[in-house]
Amino acid sequence: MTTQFLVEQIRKKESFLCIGLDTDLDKVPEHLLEEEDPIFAFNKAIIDATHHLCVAYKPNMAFYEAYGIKGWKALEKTITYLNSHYPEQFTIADAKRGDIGNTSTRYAKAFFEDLGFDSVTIAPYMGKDSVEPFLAFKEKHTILLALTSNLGAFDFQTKMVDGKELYKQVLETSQTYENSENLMYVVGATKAEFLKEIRNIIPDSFLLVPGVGAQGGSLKEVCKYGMTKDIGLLVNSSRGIIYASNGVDFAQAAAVKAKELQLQMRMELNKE
Ligand SMILES: O=C(O)c1cc(=O)[nH]c(=O)n1[C@@H]1O[C@H](COP(=O)(O)O)[C@@H](O)[C@H]1O
Repeated sequence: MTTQFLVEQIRKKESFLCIGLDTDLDKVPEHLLEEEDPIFAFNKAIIDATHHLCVAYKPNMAFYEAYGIKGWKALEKTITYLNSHYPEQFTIADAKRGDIGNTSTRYAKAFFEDLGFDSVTIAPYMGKDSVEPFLAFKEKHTILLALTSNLGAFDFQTKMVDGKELYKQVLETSQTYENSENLMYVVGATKAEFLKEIRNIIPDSFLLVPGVGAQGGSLKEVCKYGMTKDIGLLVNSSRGIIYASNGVDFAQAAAVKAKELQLQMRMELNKE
C-alpha cells in the first residue's frame, strides 16, 4: 500500500486508528473457546465490527507464536481475511525483528511476501544492513522503533551518544539508508512531549503511536505535537478496544470503544 492511499483512507474515514489484535485466549469470551479456531473467530468478529472505524490492524506476533502452529495458522487466516475482505486496511506485523542482512531478508520475505503484510516493526539496534533488506520491498513499510512507550525506553533510547540522544541518532541515521522513504517510526503515546523535537528531525514521516488506552497515553497531546499536514499518525490501541467486554457482545463493545477514539480523531482532524 502506498502512503498516499493510507492518507486518503484516513481522510475518508476521519480516523487514524490502528486496532491491535493482541489476541489472548485467557481474555477472549468463553463461548469462543468451543470454536475450532478461537483466535481467528475472535479476530474476525472484531474486524467485522470495527473496520469502518479504523484504517489499520496490528497483530502482535507474540500472541500468535505463543500458541505454536495453531497460533501461526490463526495469524495467516487473519491476514488473508483482511487482505481479501478489507484490502483498504493497512496491515502491520508487529514483530520487532532485525538481524544480519541475510537473515533480515528472510524475515522480510516472511512478512511481506508469504503473509502479505503492508508493514513490519523492526528494532534498529543492529543498524543499516539489518534494516535495508526490509526497505528494499516496494510499497511495503518498515516501522523502526525510535522512542518506545515503556519505562525501559529510558535505559538506552534517551541516553546521550555523541552529544545527542540515541533515539535521535536512530531517526537521523536511518534517514540516510537506501529507500528510506519506506520508513515509518514507533513513538509511544506516553512520550508525546518528545514529539516536537522528533518532528524537527522527521517532519513528514508516518509514526505508529501505541500506548493510548491501557498504557495511559493522551491522544490530544500526540496530535498536538505529532500531527503533520498529511496527518502522519497511526494511533494504536489494543487491549482498550478488543477486551472492552468478555461477553457475547464483545465485538459490539469493541466497536463502541473504537468509535469513541474515532470521534476524538475526527475532532483533531477538523482542527487542521
Ligand atoms: O511496536 C509496537 O507496536 C509497540 C511499541 C511500543 O513502544 N509500545 C507498545 O506498546 N507497542 C505494542 O503496542 C501494543 C499496545 O497494546 P495496548 O497497551 O494493549 O494498547 C502492544 O502490541 C505492544 O507490543
